[in-house]
Amino acid sequence: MIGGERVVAIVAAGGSGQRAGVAKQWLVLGGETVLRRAARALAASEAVDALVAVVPAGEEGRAERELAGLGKPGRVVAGGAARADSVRNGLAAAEEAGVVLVHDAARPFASPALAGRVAEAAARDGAALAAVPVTDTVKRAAGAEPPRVAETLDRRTLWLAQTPQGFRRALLLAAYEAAGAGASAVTDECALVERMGAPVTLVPGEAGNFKITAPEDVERARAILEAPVATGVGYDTHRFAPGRRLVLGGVEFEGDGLLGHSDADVCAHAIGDAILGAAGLGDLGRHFPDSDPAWKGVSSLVLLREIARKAAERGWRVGNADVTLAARRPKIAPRAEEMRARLAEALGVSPAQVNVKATTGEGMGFVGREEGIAAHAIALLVRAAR
Ligand SMILES: Nc1ccn([C@@H]2O[C@H](COP(=O)(O)OP(=O)(O)OP(=O)(O)O)[C@@H](O)[C@H]2O)c(=O)n1
Ligand SMILES: C[C@](O)(CO)[C@H](O)COP(=O)(O)O
Repeated sequence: MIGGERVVAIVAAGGSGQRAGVAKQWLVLGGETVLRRAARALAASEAVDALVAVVPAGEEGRAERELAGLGKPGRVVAGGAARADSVRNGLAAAEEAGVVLVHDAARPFASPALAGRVAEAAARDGAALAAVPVTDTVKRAAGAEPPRVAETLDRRTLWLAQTPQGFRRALLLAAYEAAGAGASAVTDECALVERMGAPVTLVPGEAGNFKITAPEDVERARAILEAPVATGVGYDTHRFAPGRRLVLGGVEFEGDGLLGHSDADVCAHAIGDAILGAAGLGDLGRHFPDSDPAWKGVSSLVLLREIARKAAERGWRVGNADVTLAARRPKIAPRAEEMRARLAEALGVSPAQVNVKATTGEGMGFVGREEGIAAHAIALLVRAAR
């Protein structure tokens, strides 16, 4: 609320992320969607009374869940083909507002204080936007291939427009009305107000308030919001089964094998579970259920390869993995180097990043009674540079 007038923040989240290659508003970064993070910053501003999120038609339910628990009432409406169409729908829904703030869902780093400053300037002056002065020298280009410099612009007059942009609601409605069908072509709402000749106040924006536009922006946001490393633990046991092959760490040993749907490589399974855990991807049973014939008798190195691929899809590479086998038999130490090499190859890392060791169980428990083998593993994942 500013000067007795209600302030509604419209979060434009109706895009499809063509340039980023992903619908940015639904990206989960640091455990939260980009949409929720952007909306949370607005909701945290004392000036903001309510939120209206504009999302692609059909995704309203999902957005309602994202707005829950932000401490301010939230509504969701369907967007349009162009950004300005989406904002127009949001504006129509913000009926009670004296002042509206329009903010890109794709700008999840704006601060609540910035939203407050823009809202105040908009309430006072009619229209305002967050913007940062240009610090690089700016050239205007002409020609296509290769483009050539036509002139150097005076950067002292140039500002980069951000959001939030704030408006007295009646002014923005009038600007849409005046622009008619041409409104869809503008890339920000201030342009509509400018066309009417109405003043727009520049409010110093924030360098960190960048818009996630291209894939490298997604990575920049991920690097800010997500921890650079993650750890996971894995534990597995398999019972001896005479007549089966004994495979540990991808290496075949003499003696009784282990019971299992795959090759029952308890060592590879523990490492796989540790990696899945670190990547927040659940466990081995979820990805390779023993009800699925595809995994019957499969080499667990195949599973490890697949697990490393799934972790990489989430932006992780394996930093290192360490496994301890609890086994009265066979003797692990003489083959440990071979096991490291096989496991490392499956994970796509150097053998130096994998460690294999063993203990006999000192005659205690199921290991000591030679009923089976247990494996304990830990894995460190490192955020991959992409
Ligand atoms: N029809 C549209 C298009 C865009 N937006 C929103 O406007 C903001 C800024 O737009 P942009 O970065 O261009 O997002 P996208 O349209 O998703 O990306 P692209 O242009 O690359 O497809 C985003 O939060 C986006 O969701 C919207 O509400 N409705
Ligand atoms: C509104 C905006 O974020 C201000 O910089 C920008 O104009 C949106 O443009 P886009 O082409 O829709 O990304």
